Amino acid sequence: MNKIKIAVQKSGRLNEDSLQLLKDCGISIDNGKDQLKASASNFPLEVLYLRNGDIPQYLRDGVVDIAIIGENVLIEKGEDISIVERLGFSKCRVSLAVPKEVKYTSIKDLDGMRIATSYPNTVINYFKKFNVTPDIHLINGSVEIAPNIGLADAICDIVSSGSTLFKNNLKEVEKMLTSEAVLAVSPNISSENQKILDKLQFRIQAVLKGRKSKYVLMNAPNNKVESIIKLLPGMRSPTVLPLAEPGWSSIHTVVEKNSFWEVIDELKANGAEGLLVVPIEKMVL
Ligand SMILES: Nc1ncnc2c1ncn2[C@@H]1O[C@H](COP(=O)(O)OP(=O)(O)OP(=O)(O)O)[C@@H](O)[C@H]1O
Ligand SMILES: O=P(O)(O)OC[C@H]1O[C@H](OP(=O)(O)OP(=O)(O)O)[C@H](O)[C@@H]1O
Ligand SMILES: [Mg+2]
Repeated sequence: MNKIKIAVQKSGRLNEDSLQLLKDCGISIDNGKDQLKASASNFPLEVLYLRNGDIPQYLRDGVVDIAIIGENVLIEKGEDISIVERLGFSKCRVSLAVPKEVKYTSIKDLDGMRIATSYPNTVINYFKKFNVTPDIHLINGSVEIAPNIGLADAICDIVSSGSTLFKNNLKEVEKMLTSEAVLAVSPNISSENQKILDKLQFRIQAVLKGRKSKYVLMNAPNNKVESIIKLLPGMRSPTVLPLAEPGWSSIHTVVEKNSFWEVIDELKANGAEGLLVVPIEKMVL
């Protein structure tokens, strides 16, 4: 049977969440440790474990049909490859940083300066917009150490919490781009595999929507139900069921994860009690 080939990062920041996403889509992968290739037992899919940085080329060559990859890597070396889904994890930014003690006023300060980075194209393209020319020093890892050992005047690297910059006595001076894990597709995908991709995307969307929402249940006296319903942002209309105790109802609805906290005080003030917030596994609208 024909199978779609998906590239997943072999090890690193994307690996675990990528495999969890496939699992949440109901896809079981036999995961022998140190295997470079694995097949799903209940979906026409084959996983290839690859380096994140190598994936754009594999997509271009059609070695894989789709991939879960850091968006920043596509910006660096895969501008020709399309993104079909934003996956909401491995969120970070790519930034410029200089030693804390350096007085930084604008990007012009970096004209001709040595910039250590693993993302040369990103730096060059960003600097071009300001007519500034950097002196790029390509480094593959531990970029943040470069200024401290006299290898560079500034760095461009991934920042998330900022703790690596802090530990290395650096300060972030320009946020160049933001990134998250994305589902990317090969320009050469066959129509057969495109059909499998459509099925996979349908599942992914259901999982991602579920992750963004919560199922909320609460009890309230019947005469308060109307005012409570007005407060609830629901999918269509909340469900109202009678409780065994006369004069009381149970109200059920789906709300966006964060919006729940915005209305909880008002719900309580309007007589809601026994509130339960339950995760949603999948959601199809
Ligand atoms: N600290 C971080 N917080 C959130 N996301 C991050 C962080 N560091 C990296 N990422 C994201 O995860 C991706 C993979 O990062 P990771 O450091 O695991 O591998 P890599 O060195 O880029 O790739 P390779 O697999 O080629 O070794 C990055 O491209 C970026 O999108
Ligand atoms: O702002 P922070 O939360 O400190 O995260 C940023 C750091 O995370 C990444 O490195 P990673 O830990 O993936 O190590 P690596 O150099 O082995 O890729 C990135 O290259 C930064 O160094
Ligand atoms: Mg890294």
